[in-house]
Amino acid sequence: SNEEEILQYGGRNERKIRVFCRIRPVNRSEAAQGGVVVVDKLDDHSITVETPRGLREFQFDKVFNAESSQEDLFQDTKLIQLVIDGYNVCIFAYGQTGSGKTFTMVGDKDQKNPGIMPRTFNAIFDIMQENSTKFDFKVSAYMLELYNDRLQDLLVSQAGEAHAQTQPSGPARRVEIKRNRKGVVFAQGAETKEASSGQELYALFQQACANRHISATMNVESSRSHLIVGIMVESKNLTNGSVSTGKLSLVDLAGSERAAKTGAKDHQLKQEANSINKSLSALGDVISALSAKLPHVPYRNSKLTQYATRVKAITNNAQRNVESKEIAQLKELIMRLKSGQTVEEVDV
Ligand SMILES: Nc1ncnc2c1ncn2[C@@H]1O[C@H](COP(=O)(O)OP(=O)(O)OP(=O)(O)O)[C@@H](O)[C@H]1O
Repeated sequence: SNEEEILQYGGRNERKIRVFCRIRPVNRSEAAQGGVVVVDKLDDHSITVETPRGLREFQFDKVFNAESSQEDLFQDTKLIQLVIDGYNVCIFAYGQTGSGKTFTMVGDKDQKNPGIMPRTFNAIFDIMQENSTKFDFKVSAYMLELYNDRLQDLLVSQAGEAHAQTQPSGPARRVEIKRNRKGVVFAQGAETKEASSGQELYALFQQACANRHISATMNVESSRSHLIVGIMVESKNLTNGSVSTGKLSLVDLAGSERAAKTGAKDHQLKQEANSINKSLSALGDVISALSAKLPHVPYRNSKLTQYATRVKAITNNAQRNVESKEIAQLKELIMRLKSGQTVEEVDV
């Protein structure tokens, strides 16, 4: 997409990549253990963090404090109109285990506080309804899990997959990340299902969640895989017949935590943690290469980065400006993770 168009979208000056910081409240067990809050919101764009090396300040496009509601967060991340207008948008949550990624992206278990994903499912159809006299819309979705560097199709149950493997028609389809001629990344071989309402999309999402890998021996709150939800919106202009397709990728990344920190001796857990850190580390390498304008960007080093080519937008950003503070911060955090610092030292 044309950068200027996005930057001036809807009469507003929007940056192509925005980094938000959400501070979560202290939970009961942290309070019971005498935990103290070390993060302080200075203003809408900056926080300070007390670290073992002193007070550090970080800047973001927007900072949400512990009292911010799911609704507040959704209002600010709302990019659905862009998708309906044919753009590709990605929203992902990054942070260490227990920092609130799933709460922010999905919500709490009983959905009393739905997160960005379920709110998005409804909002897509609300916006389409408002535009229904001018456009015909078609919505479809795929849902994937990246676990131990293997892509698993969550819209195909594991039981169904096992059954397919034994059929004479041959093994089940493999999901591969590919790029089409226009440079749009897609998941080849993934089951794509149409939905005609927010409820239908949510039902697909529930089906997908039921098919996820969660290690029974690990903290139950902790998801050990990356969750990728791709929603395609095809709009046909009823006046001139032109068709555009936008895609919204919603990603809940697995927590960044070292195997040693989990206390797990188990081979499976170590493999999971290594694979999570490997993919997050590959994401860091891609961001570094793009920011340094290196001729080779190592997208292919991990399936996560093959998927995350929206990060490419940083290239444009880096060409236009001196590297932005947020990207520098994200890079620094990832570098710290890569250099094997413990989770407690990665504060944001
Ligand atoms: N803003 C918030 N307000 C209230 N509770 C929250 C908030 N953020 C997180 N929590 C709670 O904190 C706990 C951990 O959050 P969550 O599961 O979202 O972390 P996570 O970053 O997804 O962890 P993991 O990487 O292990 O999947 C959950 O019980 C969640 O409900």
